[in-house]
Amino acid sequence: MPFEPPAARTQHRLSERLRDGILPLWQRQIEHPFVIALGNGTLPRANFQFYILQDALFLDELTKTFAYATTKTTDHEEMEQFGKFLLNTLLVEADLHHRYGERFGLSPTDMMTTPMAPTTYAYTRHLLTIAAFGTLPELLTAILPCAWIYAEVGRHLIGTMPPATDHPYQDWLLTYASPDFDAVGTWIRERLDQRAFFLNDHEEARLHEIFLTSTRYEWLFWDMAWKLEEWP
Ligand SMILES: Cc1ncc(CO)c(N)n1
Repeated sequence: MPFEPPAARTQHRLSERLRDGILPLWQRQIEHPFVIALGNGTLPRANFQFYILQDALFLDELTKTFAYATTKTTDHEEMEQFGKFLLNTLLVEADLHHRYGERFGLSPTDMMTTPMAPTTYAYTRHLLTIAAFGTLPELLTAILPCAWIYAEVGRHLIGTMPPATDHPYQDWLLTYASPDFDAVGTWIRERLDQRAFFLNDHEEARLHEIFLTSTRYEWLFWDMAWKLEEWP
């Protein structure tokens, strides 16, 4: 980055202010019955299957937000990182989904033709709207909960109960508990925190609103798969 924020502001990082502002909702992610059941392996297969199908659709749209991100910066290191995130989302996570798809007898066509459930649709519209029309700090804020919450959930679940080798969702747990995945959230937080110094109060208030909305959708995503959400 060509600029350095003054030391005084770095003591109160924006990313921490964003999360501290909504701590109870943050905490409720790891307490959601879907997450608990995913961690201890009791999650019914139907719910996991529903989740995996919806998540494959979600990740396709998340991939596109990284493409938009490259258009909002001239910093080569950032452009390179967004390109890597784009490819990783497409390849690493898609691989996880395809392995689960195979295990559950879901073909790539099944995975492609499943319609988005209401929450997947709403969450991805939220992300894409900000990706298309927002600033880079707004985009980083919108995608931060998805990287940060999954790393925390993965770490929490592996930490409280290391999965046995026959745990049905072991691959999922190991993917999100990995240091590689954690690094995604860390990088996004650092970039956002560096830019925070240049934001006025109004702009920062907007980021709090975006962060809250994305965090709410993260909770709703678990809830959608727990309840097998349907359109009316
Ligand atoms: C809904 C959702 N949020 C975050 C992640 C992590 O990439 C994911 N795979 N799915």
